[in-house]
Amino acid sequence: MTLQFTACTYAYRRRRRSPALREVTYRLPAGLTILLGPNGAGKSTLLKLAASVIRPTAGTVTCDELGFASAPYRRAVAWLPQTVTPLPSLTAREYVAYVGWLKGLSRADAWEGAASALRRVELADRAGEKTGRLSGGQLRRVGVAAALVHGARILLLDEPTAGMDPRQRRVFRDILAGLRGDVQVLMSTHDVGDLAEEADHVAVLEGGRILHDGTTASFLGHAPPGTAPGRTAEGAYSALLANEGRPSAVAPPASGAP
Ligand SMILES: Nc1ncnc2c1ncn2[C@@H]1O[C@H](COP(=O)(O)OP(=O)(O)OP(=O)(O)O)[C@@H](O)[C@H]1O
Repeated sequence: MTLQFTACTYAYRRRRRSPALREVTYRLPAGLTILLGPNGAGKSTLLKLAASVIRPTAGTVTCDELGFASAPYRRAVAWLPQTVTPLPSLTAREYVAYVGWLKGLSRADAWEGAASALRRVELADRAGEKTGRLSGGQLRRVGVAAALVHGARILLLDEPTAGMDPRQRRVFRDILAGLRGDVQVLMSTHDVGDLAEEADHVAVLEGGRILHDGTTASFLGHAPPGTAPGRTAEGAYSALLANEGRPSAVAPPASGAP
């Protein structure tokens, strides 16, 4: 599917003069794309727009021919917000099935879909656990299962690995790897070091604008010479932010210059 932002601006109500996103034109590529940027860069805003939770102040967000925020659009695009709120009295399977039902699945399909989605996030053994008793990391995986239950083609994940321990991160990355080919994933994170290397593409937002949009290799190519092995992603990210606004940093080499 083609998720496309065109000259998209979004300003929160009390901050009309300082838009959170500024004329962003961006097309989500296939595979896993990591969305990086400092605090307040506009990552969550971009994800919420893609999920059609909010509408652009100017410009458009489109997903193929589906009407923005229509039921088919919301089925195609699933969003995992930064905080997954448990429904403490529901088990993980009931929670996921409930979300599937809200998205239009029949009760039977939602129930079956929930079991299969929980298997995909390696939580089949916790399906009967009340969501109020799950850890933060497990709850996020339940959130991913809920996002997958209705067959979404695009998954929007807002800092899903924040606060996870290294083992949970590993499990989560394996889950994402397992989704390859099935769904397009756009995932925001502050975890530059270990995630950028597994992504197909990297987009960097700063001040509501796209600073970088390209393959992971092209992103890593921004790392300064001499960057320590294992620190390439961090080096590339820092260099991009430090060079922002300097034309020489992004302009192609001059050709034919005297
Ligand atoms: N509900 C809101 N009302 C007013 N301003 C908001 C609201 N939500 C976000 N903002 C502002 O919009 C800008 C972008 O915020 P956003 O949450 O999209 O950034 P972010 O890149 O996701 O940040 P973080 O990494 O801290 O989660 C920030 O300046 C923020 O203060």
